[in-house]
Formats: sequence, structure tokens, C-alpha cells
Amino acid sequence: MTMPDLLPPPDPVMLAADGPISLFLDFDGTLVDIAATPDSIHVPADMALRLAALAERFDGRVALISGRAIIDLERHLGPVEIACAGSHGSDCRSADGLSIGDTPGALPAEVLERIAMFAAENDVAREDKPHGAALHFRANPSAEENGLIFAQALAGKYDLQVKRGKCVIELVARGADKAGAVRSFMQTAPFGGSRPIFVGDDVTDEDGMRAAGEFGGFGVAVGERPSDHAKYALACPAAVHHWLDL
Ligand SMILES: O=P(O)(O)OC[C@H]1O[C@H](O[C@H]2O[C@H](CO)[C@@H](O)[C@H](O)[C@H]2O)[C@H](O)[C@@H](O)[C@@H]1O
Repeated sequence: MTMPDLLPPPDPVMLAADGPISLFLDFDGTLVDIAATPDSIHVPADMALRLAALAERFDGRVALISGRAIIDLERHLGPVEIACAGSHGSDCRSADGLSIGDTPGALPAEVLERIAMFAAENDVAREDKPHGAALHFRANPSAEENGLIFAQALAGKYDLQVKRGKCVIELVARGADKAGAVRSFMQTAPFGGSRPIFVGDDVTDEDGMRAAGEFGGFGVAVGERPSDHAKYALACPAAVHHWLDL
């Protein structure tokens, strides 16, 4: 783990390198500041247009790789006209909306019911997604320890995977992660043959950074979290916007 203050900031010049570059961008904590609840994020009204313009600069090689469901990203951004992966890589789509790779189904109904029950009994916010579900502990951190025990037991019983994040514990299908999303995109046009840069702030982004390394690229860590796989660091989403001229 490297503390972010020991990592240099990425130079804008590296975005204009000789060979083609791809950008894989996490959303919460990377493109938008973390907020008290998933719905209270501030997303600039022209963000989707700015992302589309960024993708144009990179000949389409820009993708959003988020823990949020794509439908939720679109609720905040409006129609997203760039490649994106939702629910931690469960659902990958090209810029023209075509599915890439296999998309797992929804979590079993019993799992969703038990998550809903845990949320109600423990005064924890819940977020259902087409391919997963999350328990949010930002407003009630004391419930997080029990939440993890609960999620791990449920994951074991139903062969699911637990994802940790900032004040959040999520359940998704086994095998879904941001490394898989990067690999899927890197096997398709226009990403294939490029050097990927993965930019993210959270523990699930480490998978994406690791996968970027497999293709000769690197990770950029955002914020204060120490990183295993980042080569560079930026302090906050505003610094990401500045670096990318977004
Ligand atoms: O992979 P990301 O795009 O970073 O998504 C990760 C999770 O982000 C959201 O939760 C986080 O952001 C919220 C708003 O700032 C914050 O209130 C929460 O505590 C964070 O965990 C989103 O709600 C999740 O679905 C994503 O998986």
C-alpha cells in the first residue's frame, strides 16, 4: 500500500503520449465528490456532454466503470453516450448501448428480502440495483460490523461476492469486478491495443488499476486512501477534472 502523498500527480502530457491511451473512470469519489447519500451527489448539468467530448478526444476510448447501476448513472447524468460498466463490472456496454460479455441476472429474491429486512431492523439505508444490492452505513456507522458479518453469511449461502467501499457493503454475483470490466473493454474496439489508465478512489478500483497494469497501463488513485496498484495520485475529483481538462 502506498500513501497517496508519496505518489506523484499524473502529468497532462502523458495523455498525449505517442500510442493510443484509454481512460477508465470511476464515478463516485473520482468524477463527483462523495456526499451524505447516494442520491445527494452534485453532478454538473453538462457532465454527460463533457464526458462525451472527452471520449471524442480519445477516439471513443473512455469508459465509466462504476459500482452504481447504469440506470442509476443515467438518472444522475442523463443519457450516457460513452462506454460504461455498472454494478462493479456486472453490466458492460459499448458507447452505442450494446452489451459486452455476459450479464449476470438479479440477486435471488430471498437475498433482496433479507437485505431489506436487515436494513429496516438496523436503521441502515439500502440500495437495490438490477445486478446487486448495497447497504449504506454513512448515517449509522455502528451497524457496519454486523452488516459485514450478515453480508458474508448471505454471500456464502447464495454463492455471491461481498464488495466493500466507502461506508458501503454490497452483494454482487461472484466474478463481477472492475478488472473484468477493463479486460472486456480492452478486448473490443476502440479500446483494444491501447494503453489503459484507470482512475479511482476506492478499494474496488484497485481491481481496475491492476487490470490496467496487465495491458501496460497504470492506475491513478484519487483522494486519501492508500493504494496498492496506483502509480500516480490526485487529491480530489476537481483535480481529476483539471488533469483531464474535463
Ligand atoms: O464505483 P463508484 O462509481 O465509485 O461507486 C461506488 C458506490 O458509490 C455510491 O456510494 C458511495 O457514494 C455515495 C455518494 O457519494 C456515498 O453516500 C456512499 O457512502 C458511498 O459508498 C453508490 O451509491 C454505490 O452504489 C456504488 O457502488
